[in-house]
Amino acid sequence: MGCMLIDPSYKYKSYIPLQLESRKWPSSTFKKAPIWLSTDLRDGNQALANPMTADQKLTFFRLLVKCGFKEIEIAYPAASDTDFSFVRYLIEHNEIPDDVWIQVLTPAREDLIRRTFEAVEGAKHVIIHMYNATCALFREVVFHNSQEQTIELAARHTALVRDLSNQYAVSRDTKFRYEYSPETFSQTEIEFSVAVCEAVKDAWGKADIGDDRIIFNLPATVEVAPPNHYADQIEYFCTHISEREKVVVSLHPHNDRGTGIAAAELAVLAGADRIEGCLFGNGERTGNVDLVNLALNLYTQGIKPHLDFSDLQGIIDIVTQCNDLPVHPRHPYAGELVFTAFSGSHQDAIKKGFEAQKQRHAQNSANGEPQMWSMPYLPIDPADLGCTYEAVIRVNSQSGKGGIAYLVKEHLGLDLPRKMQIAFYQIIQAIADREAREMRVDDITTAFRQTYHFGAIKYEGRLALKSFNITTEPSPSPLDEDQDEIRDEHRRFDGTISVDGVLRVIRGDGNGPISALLHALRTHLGVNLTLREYTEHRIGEAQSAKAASYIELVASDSAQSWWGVGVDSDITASGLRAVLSAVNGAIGDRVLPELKLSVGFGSSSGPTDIADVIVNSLGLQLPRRFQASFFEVVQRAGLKSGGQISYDNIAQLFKETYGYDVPRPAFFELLSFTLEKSADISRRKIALEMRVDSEVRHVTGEGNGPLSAAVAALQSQVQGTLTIREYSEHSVGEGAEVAAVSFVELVYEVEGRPKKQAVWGLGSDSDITASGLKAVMRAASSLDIVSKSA
Ligand SMILES: CC(=O)SCCNC(=O)CCNC(=O)[C@H](O)C(C)(C)COP(=O)(O)OP(=O)(O)OC[C@H]1O[C@@H](n2cnc3c(N)ncnc32)[C@H](O)[C@@H]1OP(=O)(O)O
Ligand SMILES: CC(C)C(=O)C(=O)O
Repeated sequence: MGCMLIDPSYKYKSYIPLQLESRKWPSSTFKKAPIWLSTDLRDGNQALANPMTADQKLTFFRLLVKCGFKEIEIAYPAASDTDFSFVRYLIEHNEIPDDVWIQVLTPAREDLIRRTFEAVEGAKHVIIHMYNATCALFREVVFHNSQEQTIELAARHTALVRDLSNQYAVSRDTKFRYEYSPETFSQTEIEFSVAVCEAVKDAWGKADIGDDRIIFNLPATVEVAPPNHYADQIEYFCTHISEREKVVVSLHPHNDRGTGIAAAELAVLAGADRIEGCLFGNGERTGNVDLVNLALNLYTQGIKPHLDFSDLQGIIDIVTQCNDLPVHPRHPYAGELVFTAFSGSHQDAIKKGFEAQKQRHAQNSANGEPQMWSMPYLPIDPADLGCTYEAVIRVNSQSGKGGIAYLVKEHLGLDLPRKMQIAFYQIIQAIADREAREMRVDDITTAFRQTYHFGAIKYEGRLALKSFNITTEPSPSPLDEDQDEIRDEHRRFDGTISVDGVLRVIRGDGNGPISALLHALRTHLGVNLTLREYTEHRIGEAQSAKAASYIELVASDSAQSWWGVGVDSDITASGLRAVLSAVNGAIGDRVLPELKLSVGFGSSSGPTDIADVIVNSLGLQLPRRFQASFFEVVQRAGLKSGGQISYDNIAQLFKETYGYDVPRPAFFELLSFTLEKSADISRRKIALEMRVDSEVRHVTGEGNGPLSAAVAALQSQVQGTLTIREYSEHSVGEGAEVAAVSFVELVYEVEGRPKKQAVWGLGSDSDITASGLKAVMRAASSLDIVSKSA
């Protein structure tokens, strides 16, 4: 275990502040981007436990070129064969674009300088970068040199660099520039730093303006003082070095105190022209200054950085692979969490910010103005860096309604009303708390769909709208006879809804479609809810636009309320769906009363309601007169149950009455039939094998078609007259299961009876003729027949 000192002044010295009178940098502002030099392949690389392979260095170099770096320190060629060969490879394989300067580092040692020149032979644009440490500690401990000897070392080796560069420039047509680093600059006495550099400039002897400027790179080799001190040192250097116009003042900040970015920025304000650093701040110890961070800081101030980080994730992928170091999730601009807000108030502000910005941008665009970015908590548009907004808002137990509503809007297109946001937030909050984890977008959208039974069929609730018709009816009882002309109209809802998977027909009346549906649900299912709030908005544009409706229903006997949502291309349908969405929430698992129709005297239900029940339960479309006939049957049955009859009982009654789908013996039963040609080609002959009151008989008949021929055949068995009054048919089922269903109304007249009898029969068979014949037999069996003996 370590032991921190009670009084660290016994161990650590404070930095000696520079007495800089009337410093200018505090009131300077950024005007343009500095010259950037990436030293990822040198300072970054030398700091890695496993330096990059040649392949990795090549990949990295290409990435730097693609990002727009025009000055790249590619190696310390004298250090190793790997570095030397890499430089050779780039040159010999024409990897270096003409507008890019490669930079190579060498210490002030003759053998290593010579080796460095050998490495860059044949390159077009080279910056030779030589360094030696200048501070007292290094002079004394590492080099055992006085100030004069330090100056002499730097000047002598600079002269060597000058001679070699003159030589190589001529022989290999290379353009050389020279960079000198008084290593440990920020720990060196400032007057001495200037003195060394003056000596180096003299020894170089070729400093001029433009591309011929000498580069003085002033490193905070180890960051030992606050950034304002570094800025003071740079301002001092800039104002005291001679022939400033022939000098590029370059920065090389490290990050030991965690203020590398601040130091670089203040030093630029203090007059520096150039910055050396690494992507994402790789480098010795705590790293070199982070060039991505610096460039994007300028970008967010509206200053062109001349570096392109549009595909930031792609850049991160390459850099992390090459360096084998991760980018911290909270790293400025680049961390995977930096465009993410978990906390409620941040999410709320961002959601509001996006909405406000959308409107502002529309206004700007109409006025031909630039669309400025101004967003709470987001200093940069993530889209500029190739990030989507998806990750901007992430939800956990710290999140609020705004963030959740934002995600619902982004992913489902639904702009929830404020009160519904609160209601849904409580649901998500409960899940996040219970499961103690982040709620991903999928979790939220799924919870939304499940809660409001929204979207795909698998989320359908216990009640679901299948079809409906809204009609306008005059209001039944005007309040005031004199105001007849302003009498309100009301709406009638007639619809089919699925109730626990079974289709039901319900009807209700109200001032509008929604209250009519609520009335229907009250009447038929005992669901007693009233409307408290309703809002709607459009989703999408033009042809494909849909309406989204939000409804809050409140219980009649408590303060509890439920929200629902519905989306449909038809605005009425979207409102009705929203009602059922809320009703599903309200009924939960509660057992619903059996659906009943009122069929007694003066009841609201009629033949068409009964017919709807038969369509929905059995798939049979009864002809109108059949509907009326069956309605009488239903009414008779309803008398026994106080005028109420359940949907299930109606279907059962139908089956039993018409022998449909239930085995029931009939007086006449078809066993087989053959159709034959008649002598008269316009007519048909039929031979029937049939059971008449359990006796098999063979009879024939002739008619205009098979059915009339069958009636003629039957006629031979009965006294009186049988005629077909109405016939219709349709198919039921699908594919191999398809069958024909026939409906026949037979009329029977027999002497001695005052009234004709009319009955309906129903037959079904895979063969359409057989289905018609069976319908005839069924109808005939229901008649009070006077039969002839066999
Ligand atoms: C702050 C920085 O990042 S500076 C760059 C640092 N990067 C590197 O060092 C990586 C590459 N370096 C290397 O591979 C090796 O150090 C080499 C190949 C350059 C030299 O290796 P060696 O000859 O074995 O020497 P070594 O590494 O021990 O260097 C120390 C010697 O160089 C001297 N030295 C150190 N820096 C410099 C310099 N800038 N100029 C001249 N001499 C220097 C030291 O005084 C010492 O000399 P001494 O042997 O007479 O005492
Ligand atoms: C060689 C110099 C510039 C260096 O890398 C440093 O001081 O960090």
